[in-house]
Amino acid sequence: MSDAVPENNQSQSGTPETLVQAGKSEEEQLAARVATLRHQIEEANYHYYVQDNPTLSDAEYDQLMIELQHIEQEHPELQTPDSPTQRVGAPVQDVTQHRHPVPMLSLANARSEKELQDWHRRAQNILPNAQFSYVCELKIDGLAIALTYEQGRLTIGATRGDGMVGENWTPNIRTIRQIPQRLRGEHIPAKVEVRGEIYMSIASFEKLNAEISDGKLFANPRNAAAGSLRQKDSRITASRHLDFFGYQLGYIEGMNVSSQWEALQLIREWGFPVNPNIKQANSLDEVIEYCNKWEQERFNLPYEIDGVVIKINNLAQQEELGTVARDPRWAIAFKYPPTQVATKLLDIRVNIGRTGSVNPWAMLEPMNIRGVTVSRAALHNEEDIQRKDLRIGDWVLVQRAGEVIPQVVKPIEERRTGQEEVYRLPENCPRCGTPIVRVTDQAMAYCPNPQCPARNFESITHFVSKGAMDMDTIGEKTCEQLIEAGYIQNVADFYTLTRDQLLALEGIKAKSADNMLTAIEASKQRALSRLLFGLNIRYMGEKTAQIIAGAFGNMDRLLAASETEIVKIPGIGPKIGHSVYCWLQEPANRALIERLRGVGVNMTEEQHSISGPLSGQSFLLTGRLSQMTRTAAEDAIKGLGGTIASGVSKSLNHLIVGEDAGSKLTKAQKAGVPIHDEEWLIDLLKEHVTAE
Ligand SMILES: NC(=O)c1ccc[n+]([C@@H]2O[C@H](COP(=O)([O-])OP(=O)(O)OC[C@H]3O[C@@H](n4cnc5c(N)ncnc54)[C@H](O)[C@@H]3O)[C@@H](O)[C@H]2O)c1
Ligand SMILES: [Zn+2]
Repeated sequence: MSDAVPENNQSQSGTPETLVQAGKSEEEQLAARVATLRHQIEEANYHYYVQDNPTLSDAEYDQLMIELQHIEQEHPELQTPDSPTQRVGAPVQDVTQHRHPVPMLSLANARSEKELQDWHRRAQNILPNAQFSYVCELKIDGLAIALTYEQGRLTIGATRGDGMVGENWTPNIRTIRQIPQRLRGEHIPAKVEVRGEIYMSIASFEKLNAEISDGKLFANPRNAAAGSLRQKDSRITASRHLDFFGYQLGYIEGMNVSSQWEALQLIREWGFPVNPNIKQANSLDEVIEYCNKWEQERFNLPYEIDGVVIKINNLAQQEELGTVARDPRWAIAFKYPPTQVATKLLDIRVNIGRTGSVNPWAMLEPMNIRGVTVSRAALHNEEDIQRKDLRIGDWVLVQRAGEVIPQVVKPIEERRTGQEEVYRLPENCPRCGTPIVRVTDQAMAYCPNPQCPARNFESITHFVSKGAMDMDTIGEKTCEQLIEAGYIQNVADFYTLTRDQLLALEGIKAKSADNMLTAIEASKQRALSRLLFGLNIRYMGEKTAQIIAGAFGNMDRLLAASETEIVKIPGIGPKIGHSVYCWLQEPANRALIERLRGVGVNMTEEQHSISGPLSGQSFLLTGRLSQMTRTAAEDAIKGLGGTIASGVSKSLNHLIVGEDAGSKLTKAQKAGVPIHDEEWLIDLLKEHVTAE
């Protein structure tokens, strides 16, 4: 080892373990590291591209690739033509091969603005006098395919394979409805290869995974799409709801195309879906703006994207720029931080919910997903754990996409050591010891003890919460103290609390005691729907409560209703209807209602047809608002005469979009409903409230 090499140089090219091996020269150690990396990457490629069942998270895979590329760059003598850095994917297995007349390349990645600028600078250095314009496209997370059309007819559909040779899956590809068998329009070339992405929507992916019973779940929509295409029986492919976006011409004969933008228009004319969010950009700043915009908005899309692809628009310039190794110089993928990360499942614990439901959750080795440290994830129920075959000690893939609460996607079975433990839900409530009851047809388990302290605490804090009775000055801590002191055993006890009792609690001064009493008093005026939601009836969500309260108008009519009458209400299914009916028949619950009535709690749903400045206008809110709760916003709208719609339709007047908005946004965009942000709503409310 040469003395001239500074010590800290070592950490760049290898892990400490590989370098402490005594008796090996630095070159030998580096060569060994390269061999290890290549082996690990080949293995990962095989599982990812051939088995459609990744054993590494994309972040881990990318890390290995970056390290290998880095070493090869610094040490050209270690480069080999068969290194995974020089090709894409994995070699073709059984099916018929298709040699691509024009290789299907990979894309270099940029993960920051600076890397985008570097890419642009490199291109500019090669073509110093060129003026670039760009096409920005979403990087759909599916699999690339090449479709050959001769005289307008589809003759071959092939996957990318290793970039040079792909798999011929024509019969299966023909089952995808969005791929035309014959090109449409007036300009049909003699021969053309259209490239694009086969993908699976998030909804189809979730549905597919939910239907899988033998445990082998797909890790993500991309793997599900690849697995669904590569089926021996094309009827299976046909049943999987694959979608397609066309995005490129591999080659074209007998026609001149001069830009990527023109190519996209042609692809659309020929009858392929082209992603509607493509954009032409005339400067790198516009490109960066597009990347930033979609970093957040991607979670509103009905399919997954993992970045943006930026292509230099002019095809003559593309040709001049050429390629380096497996990447074209004229395109780059701007990649977003991964939403899936691998980590260890340390334990599974359970919470008891407000209706007694036993809710398992995953305790994870903390890791970072999209800038947030994650150490817990929700697990729906025992059946879900069994279906995914999650075992304590497993390496698992964890995902945080649009939703706030991370999810455990699946275990990485290949990393099992045999020490993992199969999980069983506890037989007894971990808090009160009561035997847990399972409701067979719902996969749910409950602690049936109405006195269960865990359940009681959850139900009491829920009763006072914003969406329910909204006693805004009473927090969880106060609830805990009140229960501890024995002042609150059930929710009706709030209404007989005295000032002296509150003052007896630690840390509660006269002023806050008065504020609490005012909040309790004010809560008596809440609408019936809020009360019903607050009462912790199984399956009674906020919307359900509004529907039921709206249908019956007051508590007496609801109490007198038969189960059939409840189930008959539009929007109320038999499961909810049954649960509500049974709850209302319980003598203890009837007594609770009578106590609440006795202290003056409102038992009617006030009519929503208040006339006001917003009369005749319908609103719908989606996503998280930052300055007020959704309920408060809805109340304010209703107070001004507006109505809250139950879903998106063409007749909806306004959709208000908060953070992490979901499918409603996409639906509204499709239906052409005006979309506004929270600021707009606040301005609207202010305008009318102050005008009165
Ligand atoms: N987890 C694993 O074990 C594992 C293994 C192998 C690869 N990977 C992942 O796959 C990535 C590399 O995959 P890759 O080589 O398929 O992709 P890439 O990053 O090289 O990008 C090229 C691909 O982007 C897709 N694409 C989507 N929209 C496009 C558009 N508008 N224009 C052009 N291309 C578009 C196409 O499928 C194309 O083949 C790695 O970075 C890694 O994250 C993971
Ligand atoms: Zn219990």
